[in-house]
Amino acid sequence: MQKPPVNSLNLDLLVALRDTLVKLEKEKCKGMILTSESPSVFSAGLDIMEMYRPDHNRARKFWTTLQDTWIKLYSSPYPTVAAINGHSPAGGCLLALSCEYRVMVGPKFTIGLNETQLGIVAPFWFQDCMRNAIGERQAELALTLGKMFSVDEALKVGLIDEIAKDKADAISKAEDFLDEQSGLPALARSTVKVAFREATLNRLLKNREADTKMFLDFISMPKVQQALEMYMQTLKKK
Ligand SMILES: CCCC/C=C\CC(=O)SCCNC(=O)CCNC(=O)[C@H](O)C(C)(C)COP(=O)(O)OP(=O)(O)OC[C@H]1O[C@@H](n2cnc3c(N)ncnc32)[C@H](O)[C@@H]1OP(=O)(O)O
Repeated sequence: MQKPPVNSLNLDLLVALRDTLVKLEKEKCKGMILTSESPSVFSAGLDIMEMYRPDHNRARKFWTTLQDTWIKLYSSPYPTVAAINGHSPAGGCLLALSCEYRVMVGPKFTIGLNETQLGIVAPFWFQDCMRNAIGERQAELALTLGKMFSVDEALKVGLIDEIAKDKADAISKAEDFLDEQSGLPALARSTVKVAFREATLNRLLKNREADTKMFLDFISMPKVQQALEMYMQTLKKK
């Protein structure tokens, strides 16, 4: 991802990500490493400006493109690794969680689903991804708190799989993971992956319209708009 300054996921970046994932699958990609050009941010999550005083049609397109992107990434037949070389809150954490393996550069960055802290709610499929990675108990604690994990904490709880000392090391560790996968029969590998991910995927596939409506209703609430405005102001002041 290379959308300065913080790879916030706006409609354009989501379209680019989704189209890339579609292309990779068509071209029978053997493996993908998702990382960031930024030296300090993997992705700042959803672009708050897409949710603040939104145009209804654009907001719908934004959300359905996010769903498409997640579905493509989460269900990709090829192996995927996130080389998390910077902070990774909210939607950034979702992207990382949707890959099969996570290597994160330590020690100073943070990762987590922090939505609660912003006065918004991580959708059920974000929650499912966290639950699948760290288990029910830890996910409930993390989601209710909107906890951002340090790299050490993330490793301890199983949110990431390895710590790297810098981006080059993260890419090298990610390549080791892909090398290990490349020796396996591809169809058997992807069938097992789909079996593990099917229930989570189907939950969104069967409820896409309801999920979209929930998002649109939620961001139409004056209280939510107020919370987003205050959060944007805090970020700008900083
Ligand atoms: C029903 C709703 C469901 C919603 C589901 C998911 C929700 C989300 O994903 S919401 C997004 C949550 N993201 C965050 O809370 C992260 C916010 N950002 C940060 O904490 C920091 O920016 C970060 C640690 C990522 C990086 O810190 P710095 O390197 O110090 O950068 P700055 O904070 O100075 O930011 C630079 C610039 O970018 C703007 N910014 C940051 N994040 C976002 C964002 N998510 N969306 C839009 N814009 C963002 C920030 O305001 C600065 O702007 P300028 O002041 O104009 O330079």
